[in-house]
Amino acid sequence: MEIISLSYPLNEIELPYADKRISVAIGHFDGVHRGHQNVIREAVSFAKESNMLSAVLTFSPHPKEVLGQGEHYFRCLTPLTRKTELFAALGVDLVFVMRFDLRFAALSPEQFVSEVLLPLGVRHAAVGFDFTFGSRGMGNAEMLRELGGSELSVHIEQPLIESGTKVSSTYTRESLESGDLDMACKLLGRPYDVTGTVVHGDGRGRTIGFPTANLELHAPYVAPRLGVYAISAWIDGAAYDGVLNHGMKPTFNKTDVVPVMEAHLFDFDRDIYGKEMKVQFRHFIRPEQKFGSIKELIAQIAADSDKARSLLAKI
Ligand SMILES: Cc1cc2nc3c(=O)[nH]c(=O)nc-3n(C[C@H](O)[C@H](O)[C@H](O)COP(=O)(O)O)c2cc1C
Ligand SMILES: Nc1ncnc2c1ncn2[C@@H]1O[C@H](COP(=O)(O)OP(=O)(O)O)[C@@H](O)[C@H]1O
Repeated sequence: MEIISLSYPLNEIELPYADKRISVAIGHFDGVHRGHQNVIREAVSFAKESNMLSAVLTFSPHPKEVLGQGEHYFRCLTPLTRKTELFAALGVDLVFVMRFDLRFAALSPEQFVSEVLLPLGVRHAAVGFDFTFGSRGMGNAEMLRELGGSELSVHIEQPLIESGTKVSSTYTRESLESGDLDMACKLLGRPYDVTGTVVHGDGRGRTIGFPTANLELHAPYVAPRLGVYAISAWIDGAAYDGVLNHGMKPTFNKTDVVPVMEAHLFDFDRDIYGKEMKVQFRHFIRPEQKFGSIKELIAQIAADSDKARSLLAKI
């Protein structure tokens, strides 16, 4: 899979595949949830059937971030690097990453089709039912179909419903934030994961018998509910099980109030400061608590670890 960065107006150097016919899935695809996956799969299977190249056209940064429509969107489920891994797993040939700036945002729906999609070589587009495009979101999926005419066929993916609710990035964010990890995993079609670098904490973990790798996250991820989780973690390609606290360590009355993710890995004893670690959230165990003594905290962490081990062994 090749990743191609684009900006508007397109220049020829950016268009190595303009002489090919491309079937593209268009969207921001934060989370690459099951609804997004359906859109992308349609573009990939259409490409196969029609001897086209398959592609995803996505935008960076998030349009709402550039247009200042809500801080909510600064937090992501999947940063671009994670999205591209997921696109590759769906069999996509090319990823176009369109720089979303004010100039691009000002394009009319007509210009988006005639100055971006058609010059790129796009002959088929798959979009979600609620896709909007062009200046102030004036264009929608039906309009894309009309504007494409005979040059561009358009597939409109209907909403996917899970437990009576539409699968969406917003529903996934809300499920994570409220601690409904099982629902978030159902919507994503996989466990939620974050990646960061292991950094120094207060150096207390080891002294209480539970060293914890503190994560400095690589992106402003959606924050799962504060509390304790059973996790799987990857370091240098090797997988480990463990338990993670996402919280403020109220037992120690710390003044810095930024929640931290810290993982204690089972059957593991290595210095991993500075390493990249990916964490997959597998089960929510309990909310964070303020303990009256360190002894009580230690007993609870031991119980959390036993619980995590048994939950993880079940799968
Ligand atoms: C499984 C687990 C559960 C935890 N639960 C709590 C908790 O409920 N309340 C709390 O104040 N700290 C909790 N902690 C955080 C510990 O206080 C923290 O790991 C310890 O202070 C070491 O911090 P350090 O790595 O910065 O040295 C938990 C840690 C782990 C690994
Ligand atoms: N089982 C383990 N789980 C997590 N980290 C471990 C483990 N064994 C050793 N370590 C190392 O110990 C460090 C955590 O020790 P800790 O005393 O909690 O210090 P800090 O406060 O700097 O995180 C980790 O960053 C890692 O390098």
